[in-house]
Amino acid sequence: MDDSDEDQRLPHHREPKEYVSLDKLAELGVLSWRLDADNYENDEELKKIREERGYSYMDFCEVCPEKLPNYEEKIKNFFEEHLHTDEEIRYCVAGSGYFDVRDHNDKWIRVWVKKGGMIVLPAGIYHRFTLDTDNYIKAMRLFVGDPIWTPYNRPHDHLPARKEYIENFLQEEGGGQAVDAAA
Ligand SMILES: CSCCC(=O)/C(O)=C/O
Ligand SMILES: [Fe+2]
Repeated sequence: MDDSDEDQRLPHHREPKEYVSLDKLAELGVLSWRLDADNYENDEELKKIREERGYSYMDFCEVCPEKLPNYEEKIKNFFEEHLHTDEEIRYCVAGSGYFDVRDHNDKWIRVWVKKGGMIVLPAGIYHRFTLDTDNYIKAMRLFVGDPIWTPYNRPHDHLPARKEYIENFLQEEGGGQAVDAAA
């Protein structure tokens, strides 16, 4: 993403544009699938993901003024940088939106999730969400067991989920420490 403070709903590409591969996202623990959103009720691929990853809970969240209670406040809160103590799993069945995640250098990567896109943000990753200029998303929310939606706004580095995230995804091999060889 660029560093501009312009409308959060704009794409915010860098100039020239830079793209991040799905492999790079996976290195940050961010997983994604492309699914058939017109068939989510009978989709065997979705069923398999849910079974393998234990996503027993499911509901829908529609983000638009007519459907989301306290819309303005929620939009503001979604865009505050935060983490969760569990995975955030969203499957876009209609509309679109941006999930921004921090990379290894603490820079934002903007992930545009459109109809059919499913994304998993790992526990402990700093992130935020905004609608794009189409102003609408309908997302399936999945969870392992009873859902906990609590956002912990940055900084919450002392939480075990954050420490585990750093250990699993941000630390280089060998703890990232330089080794001085002495003769
Ligand atoms: C598209 S679902 C709304 C965003 C959300 O639930 C969340 O937790 C963002 O971080
Ligand atoms: Fe979140």
